[in-house]
Amino acid sequence: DTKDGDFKVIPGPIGLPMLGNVLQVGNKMHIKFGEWAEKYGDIYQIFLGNRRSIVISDPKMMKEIFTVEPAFAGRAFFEGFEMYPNEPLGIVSTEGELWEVHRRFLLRQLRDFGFGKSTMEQLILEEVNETIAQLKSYGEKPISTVKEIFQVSVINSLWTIVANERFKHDDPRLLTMMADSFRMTDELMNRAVMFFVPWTRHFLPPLKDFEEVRDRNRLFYQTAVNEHKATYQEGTTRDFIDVYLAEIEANKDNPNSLFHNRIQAEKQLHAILGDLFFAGTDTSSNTLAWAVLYLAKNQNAQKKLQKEISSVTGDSRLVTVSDRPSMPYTNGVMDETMRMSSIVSTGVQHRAMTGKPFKEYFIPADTWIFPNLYYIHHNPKIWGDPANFRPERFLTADEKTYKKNDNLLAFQVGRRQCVGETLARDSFFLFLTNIFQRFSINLDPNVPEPSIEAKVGFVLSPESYSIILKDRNPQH
Ligand code: HEM
Repeated sequence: DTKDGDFKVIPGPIGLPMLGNVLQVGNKMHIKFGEWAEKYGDIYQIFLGNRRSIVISDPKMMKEIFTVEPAFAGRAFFEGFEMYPNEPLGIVSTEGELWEVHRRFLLRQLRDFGFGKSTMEQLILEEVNETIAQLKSYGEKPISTVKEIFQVSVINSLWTIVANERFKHDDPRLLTMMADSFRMTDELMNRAVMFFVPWTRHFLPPLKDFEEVRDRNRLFYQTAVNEHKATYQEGTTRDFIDVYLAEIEANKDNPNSLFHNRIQAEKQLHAILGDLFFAGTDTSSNTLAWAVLYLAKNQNAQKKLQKEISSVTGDSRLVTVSDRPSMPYTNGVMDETMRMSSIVSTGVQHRAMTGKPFKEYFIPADTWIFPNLYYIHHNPKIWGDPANFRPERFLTADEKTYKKNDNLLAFQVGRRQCVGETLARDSFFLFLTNIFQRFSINLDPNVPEPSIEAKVGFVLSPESYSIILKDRNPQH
């Protein structure tokens, strides 16, 4: 069923009728995708249910397919998972004009770096300080809730930028939201087959209170927007919600704008807030949790990181984003963490909106396109010793200069490349450096050493682990 003519057939494993290759994929998609890459090469084809999917396992080919052809920048839309039923809104799962306009708008806001009086960096640093104070409160007792602590920190630093509000660690709205999202992730992952083979949902046990959770979630965003409307003052923008409301105001006489119809525009805003939460929190908090685990296991790397932090700041002030260019080793630690963990392990798939040729192949309309990120980041032909945590691989031989490696593609690349990349990197940098400036981190010697084997969810996360902190700067 490949298009006739001069095009080559894309190789791939044979699947079953109706189910395609879904059962072969199993529950470690990133591992199976790697095994198939070894067998079928840099581009291969599988069927997830009856959905034709191609998997790209070469970094250059990946860059090409996601950059050159606009038709390959579509997105799979999962019916039943949208904030407003049957309406694709927001950025992550939209296509066409709605997607383009909002993507551009969000990018511009994030690039301008800051609303109103305080810059994003100051807002993130406030949260960094809160996190340090919280970690400090444990003294030298073991901490086994590292992931949960980072989760709240990251939610807060994002939510301050978006809604000018931070949550207390025991705020019931926050706890409900986190519990909802953990439970839904687990429930959905146990039914992953449902994403690919929609009819199987009729045979699986129903998702418990799925709709209730979705409504509660939507209400959370609606409430935030309504509170902003009630206190909105023209000319002052406190946060992202205000900036968006100002854009609605500015377009009230412009019927051609997507911001013109207030009711519709507010729904778009709710969906974008949901996207930012969904795309920005689990990713960032797990990246930080992986970094702490890797550095607790690799004391030598931790010492080198601390030495660099001390030499740049004298340990007498916080690390700020402007220090980053003079911290090559730290940049290496960040990249090495993202390479090894590869949390978005098989990327976020694109959809071919129309059928188009690609190299010597033809990609039919509605094909899903997956980047084989975990495989690329662990390919020994690219990295030599991928199983070792070695930040030096991102430095020049004299270890004095950071050297970007084009094979590290954690944020994907091209037309839909992560819009939060700069924010994610800056906030990762600020949390990582300031935590390790303050503390030395060791694994809890009284429990078995944690493995670096990932737990599979929407992202790859570390299994829970337990650490002990030592304050490096107790007089503060
Ligand atoms: C370490 C942290 C993060 C990682 C590894 C990550 C990774 C990714 C990846 C792989 C994609 C898919 C790109 C594509 O489809 O081509 C993506 C998309 C996206 N990310 Fe991130 N991300 C991170 C943090 C964030 C943050 C902090 C935000 C928000 C502030 C964010 C917002 C988004 C959005 C809105 C999209 C959808 C872009 C689109 O469809 O046009 N991400 N991210």
